[in-house]
Amino acid sequence: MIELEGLTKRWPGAAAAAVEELTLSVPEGTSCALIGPSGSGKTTTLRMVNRLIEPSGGRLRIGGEDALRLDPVRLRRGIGYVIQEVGLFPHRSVAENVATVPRLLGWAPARIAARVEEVLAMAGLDPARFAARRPHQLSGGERQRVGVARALAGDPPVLLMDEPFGAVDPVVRAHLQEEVLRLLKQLRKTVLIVTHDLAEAVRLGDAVAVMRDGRLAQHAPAAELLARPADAFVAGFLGSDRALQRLALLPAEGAATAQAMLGESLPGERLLEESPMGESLPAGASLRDALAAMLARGVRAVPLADGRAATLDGVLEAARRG
Ligand SMILES: Nc1ncnc2c1ncn2[C@@H]1O[C@H](COP(=O)(O)OP(=O)(O)OP(=O)(O)O)[C@@H](O)[C@H]1O
Repeated sequence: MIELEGLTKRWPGAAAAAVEELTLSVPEGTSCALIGPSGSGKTTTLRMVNRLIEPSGGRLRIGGEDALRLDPVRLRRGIGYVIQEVGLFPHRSVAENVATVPRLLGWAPARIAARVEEVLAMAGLDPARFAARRPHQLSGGERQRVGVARALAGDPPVLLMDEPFGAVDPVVRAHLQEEVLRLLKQLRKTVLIVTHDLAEAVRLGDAVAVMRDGRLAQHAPAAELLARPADAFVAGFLGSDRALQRLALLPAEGAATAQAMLGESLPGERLLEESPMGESLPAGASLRDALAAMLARGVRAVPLADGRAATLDGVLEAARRG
């Protein structure tokens, strides 16, 4: 659990506080994505949590403990930190980079070696192939994975991520997001993540906090934020993409019609084997997946895993219902 209470940062000489009286909790085992315009205080907030930036006022509790009273260096050993530039030591191997925190924690060498293998595998890197490499011998996506492995190595309950996938291309990015999300849920980490990307915030954040001028404009579960922005600022910030992002959170079954009914409602759209509708969507597909498949296939209905079919009208109707 991360609890910020009235947390404030005033830079010397600045006319306004960079972060003003911010109160925000991230419950144990959940994630919260911080979004907002450039300069709204996202990174400052994140870096106050591991005290790379010292707050000017307010309270901070991590796992129920007063984090402002702890020694900052000790505090940081218990918090994983993943940043866009990754910040790997260039002259050390992947294994040495990942071992940084366990070594600082004074673990025995055998335990460190086993942990390095374990977290590299968790992050999707085969230890036999990657452990001995140097950072410059990795792709951008692989470096990002090493960053995640390093942050997890000391098994911290809390993880801070600042644009963790900002440096990788969109395809690798989507894949990495999915994997890391699954991993963090499985490990029940408490995560605060800063991102510029609304789709990433919605995908990775159980809750999303929108910042404006150092304050919280809205803090809500992603689906609620997209359905009901608190004010014109939040609606404007979320933009016209909002409706599409929301479809990603709703199950494709919401748009389903029995395939037998399709003949009447959609003349010309035939069924499965001989049909132009193509393959069934996988179980767990969203309305957005259904819509994307319809667009890609040029059809107005796609089969679902349960034997029914999602229709274009059904998508519109489900989106209206929310
Ligand atoms: N070291 C510093 N000294 C003085 N002012 C700073 C310092 N770091 C940040 N600021 C100011 O604090 C405010 C918030 O900055 P911050 O980096 O938290 O914003 P952000 O929302 O993360 O922005 P971006 O999306 O552009 O990264 C800005 O006005 C910035 O200029």
